[in-house]
Amino acid sequence: FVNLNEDARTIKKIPGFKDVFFFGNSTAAFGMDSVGLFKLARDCAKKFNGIFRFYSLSIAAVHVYNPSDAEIIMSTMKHREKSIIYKFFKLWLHDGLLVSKGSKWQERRKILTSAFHFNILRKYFLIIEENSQKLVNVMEENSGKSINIVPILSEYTLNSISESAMGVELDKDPMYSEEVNTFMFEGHDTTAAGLTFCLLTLAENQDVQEKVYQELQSIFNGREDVTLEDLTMMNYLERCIKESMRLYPPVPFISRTLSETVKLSNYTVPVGTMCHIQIYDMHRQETLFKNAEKYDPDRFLPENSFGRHPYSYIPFSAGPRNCIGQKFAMMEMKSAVSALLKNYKLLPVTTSKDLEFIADLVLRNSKPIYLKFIKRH
Ligand code: HEM
Repeated sequence: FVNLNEDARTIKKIPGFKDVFFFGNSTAAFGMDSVGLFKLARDCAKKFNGIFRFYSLSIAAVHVYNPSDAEIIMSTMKHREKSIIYKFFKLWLHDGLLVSKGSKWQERRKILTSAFHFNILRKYFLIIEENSQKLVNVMEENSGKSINIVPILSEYTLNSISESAMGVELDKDPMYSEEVNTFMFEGHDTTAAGLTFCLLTLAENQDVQEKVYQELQSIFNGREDVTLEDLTMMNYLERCIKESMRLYPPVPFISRTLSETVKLSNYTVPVGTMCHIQIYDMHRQETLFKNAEKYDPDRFLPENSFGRHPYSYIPFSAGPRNCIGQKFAMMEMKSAVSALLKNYKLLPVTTSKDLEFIADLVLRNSKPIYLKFIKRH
């Protein structure tokens, strides 16, 4: 029990709220809805310094949001086991790559990695481009109106992923039909969230949006067809996508169970402890990103990224269990945003100040997100 055993006493040495007998720290969260829980985690991150513990009755979690601790946990094969947080998802994802472990994970990861090779991405690219054109048509029907972009982008990413790799090849083999659910889960909501916040930030920063438009003009110069090579030339757009995923990481945290006792920020954290890596808070640390709350795509210029700790920016996680679909996701986001921006000027309706997130595995706003798409001539 968290108040009585030695591991609990070790965990209690890590900074955290004052505990209340029997309830631990859970009184701090009493009566909160999921918006309140998201805010509570952010408040804790501000109050403490890169690490804090939170325990409720007999369950303790250590939260870390500094790159050195993240590296200790994520860079080795040792702590690759996901925490009980994902157990709930296991009901649906069974032993898919996201939640599987040991030799099963290793074997599947090797096979599935080849499904994302650049040459294979070429096949998916055509499907994605077709869906991006459909997306442009959907916006045409709504041009000039305030529209909730969340369900539209969600449908776009769901269609793209189900018609690509998953629909084409993997589901022919029953061995991989779990994997298909995993890919749909990891690849659809996450990419939709990435797109949502990329469009919101571009609508809000007209000067940046104009620079993306100019980049597209210089690549296409009136040409209609799009190739995979065109996407690789969209360097400024890529920086915009990276910057929106810094401020709004689609996966705000990941969780592991420690497979051996480690030292994190000079505190001992015992084997078996659940450890949350708070990507959202890490990306907003002033010590890692100057004027961290400010949207500035040029942070990702090579000269401005030089010397940055490799674990300070981890929207796709890092180490051996990083995101297997990250190239696919980048391709999809570039394809959709470039198709939209070539045809429309985006205007803000919902702004970053209106955002109010809920506690979830994927970053979600509690309310719809509205933007306006004005047809360009
Ligand atoms: C912007 C879009 C995406 C983001 C931000 C993202 C982020 C992540 C993160 C943070 C993880 C680590 C999760 C953890 O350790 O608990 C992960 C794992 C994973 N992602 Fe993605 N992802 C995206 C898109 C995709 C896509 C498009 C696919 C598939 C087509 C995909 C498939 C996976 C799989 C299978 C894993 C588990 C890998 C393993 O455990 O070995 N993701 N992703």
